[in-house]
Amino acid sequence: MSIRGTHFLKMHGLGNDFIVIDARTRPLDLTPERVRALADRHSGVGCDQFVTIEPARGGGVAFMGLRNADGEIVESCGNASRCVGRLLLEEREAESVLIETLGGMVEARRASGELIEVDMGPARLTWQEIPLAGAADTLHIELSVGPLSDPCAVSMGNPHAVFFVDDADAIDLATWGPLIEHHGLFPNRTNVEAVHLRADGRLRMRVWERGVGITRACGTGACASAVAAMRRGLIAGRTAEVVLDGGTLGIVWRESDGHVLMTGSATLAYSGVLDEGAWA
Ligand SMILES: N[C@@H](CCC[C@H](N)C(=O)O)C(=O)O
Repeated sequence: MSIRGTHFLKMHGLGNDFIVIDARTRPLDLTPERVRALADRHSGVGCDQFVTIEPARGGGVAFMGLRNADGEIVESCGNASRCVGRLLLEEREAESVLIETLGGMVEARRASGELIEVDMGPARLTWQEIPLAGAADTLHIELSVGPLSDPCAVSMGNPHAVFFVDDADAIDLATWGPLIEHHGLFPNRTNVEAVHLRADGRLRMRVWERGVGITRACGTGACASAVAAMRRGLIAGRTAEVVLDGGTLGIVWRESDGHVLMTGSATLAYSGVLDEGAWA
């Protein structure tokens, strides 16, 4: 069935961009091929993730469906959570909304100015939760690929391997990222972060996203990197600012329940209609 005529929003969080479709009243016939065609930056609309707002399944105001540019369904996306959070907050004129995802429940709230805060739920730190292929200490994983070694693994609903390096900007992520993403240690593949602590106390992070490649920002990656830096004792306290290619995210790892709160922008770029195209 064609999805021609479907309205979409193009949104982004710090340049990590999304096609967002409200599928609450009209279910979409999505195949991996169709998502790949839409996500293609040459022949499609172009996006890092394809996001659907679907009817709630239990507990939230809506379910957020997430697919990477490669067409695979994924559990979590921090930047999309802020974008969909913004839409639902505006629609409901509410101060907070609960959004269901495969990775767990996310709560979005208005923060200062135009910013949106999302409670991404707890950081998951056991090897089974990442998941890893076998029992391992997630604080120091025995893995070395090129200049990247000794990562810390964190799940924010989706898997992250965080590598601390001297200079994140000097890492050739296009070469090493895919090798780590597909490493046998990660049965569900993994997102890959290269991180260093800047002189001003902020974390500098670059990302290779599972199912996408290098992106300008990754919200769950920023959460995972902050948690990893706190676990390693690189940062004192439980708050961090993470500097990505597309801007900065504020992260709090709450002591009382282990939830990770992330604050940042949620930008509406334009709206459109899916007309003629390879996806139709
Ligand atoms: N860009 C996202 C993460 C999207 C999913 C990720 N590529 C995965 O496969 O887990 C974010 O902002 O968190």
